[in-house]
Amino acid sequence: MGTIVHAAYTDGRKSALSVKKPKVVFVLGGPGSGKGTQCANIVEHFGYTHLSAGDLLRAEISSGSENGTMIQNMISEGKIVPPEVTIKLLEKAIMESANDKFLIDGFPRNEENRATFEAVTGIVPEFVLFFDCSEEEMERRILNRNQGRVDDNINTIRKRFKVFVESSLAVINYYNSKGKVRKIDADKPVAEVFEAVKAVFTPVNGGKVNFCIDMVGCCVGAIQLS
Ligand SMILES: Nc1ncnc2c1ncn2[C@@H]1O[C@H](COP(=O)(O)OP(=O)(O)O)[C@@H](O)[C@H]1O
Ligand SMILES: Nc1ccn([C@@H]2O[C@H](COP(=O)(O)OP(=O)(O)O)[C@@H](O)[C@H]2O)c(=O)n1
Ligand SMILES: [Mg+2]
Repeated sequence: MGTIVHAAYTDGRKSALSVKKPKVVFVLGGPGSGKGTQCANIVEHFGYTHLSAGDLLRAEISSGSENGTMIQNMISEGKIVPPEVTIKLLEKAIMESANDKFLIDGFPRNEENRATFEAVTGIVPEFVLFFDCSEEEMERRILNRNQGRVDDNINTIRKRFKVFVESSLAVINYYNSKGKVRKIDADKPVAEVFEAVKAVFTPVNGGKVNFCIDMVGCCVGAIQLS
């Protein structure tokens, strides 16, 4: 069975992003795994612009948009908002920015998000940062988050964990099969997690790296071509 590409985009409409073609890194992981925290660090060190899908959806509610009530209901239930809504918000934020590289945090959250984004933008992520964290630790962090979020209560947290396992992991598995996933042990303290993140973003040898391929096509190591 194929993944549904959302009906609102089946008219073949292309996103403006298919022209701008920014560099994109998807930042994924369960609720409370530390995506937002680490994105703030990455922005400071590596010049990306951080776009949190959840923050964009919450801003849309606050703006009094016609979709506000629907988004609010979905978030309160830990459900995933239809892709055309979230993609439009991401598209607007990217097009309004002068930057050409973005951390997209908390998107794609299911296969429908992923397939629709790919179909309308043609963008393939540079890589996918995956914060792997135990549910026990994520629950502890969310219950201490204190940002007044409607979904940071134990009832909705449980629903969000279920959605993560049943829908979001499929996206990580998909990108893993393409060799795009950079998995980080996110159970550790913030500074230690960031050390691992830095290693992913830091190009070896100032970026001038080529891979040496041996006679049977296996990658045997990195060499620098000056
Ligand atoms: N490595 C960490 N160790 C302990 N607490 C953390 C860590 N990373 C983030 N936090 C805290 O946990 C909560 C959730 O982090 P956040 O970055 O909002 O996660 P996410 O965006 O994945 O839901 C926040 O209160 C944050 O300060
Ligand atoms: N791609 C997305 C991202 C978030 N959301 C909604 O927004 C909620 C909060 O997302 P978030 O990324 O801010 O949550 P955290 O993982 O940061 O805790 C999710 O539980 C979904 O209800 C969505 O519907 N689609
Ligand atoms: Mg977050």
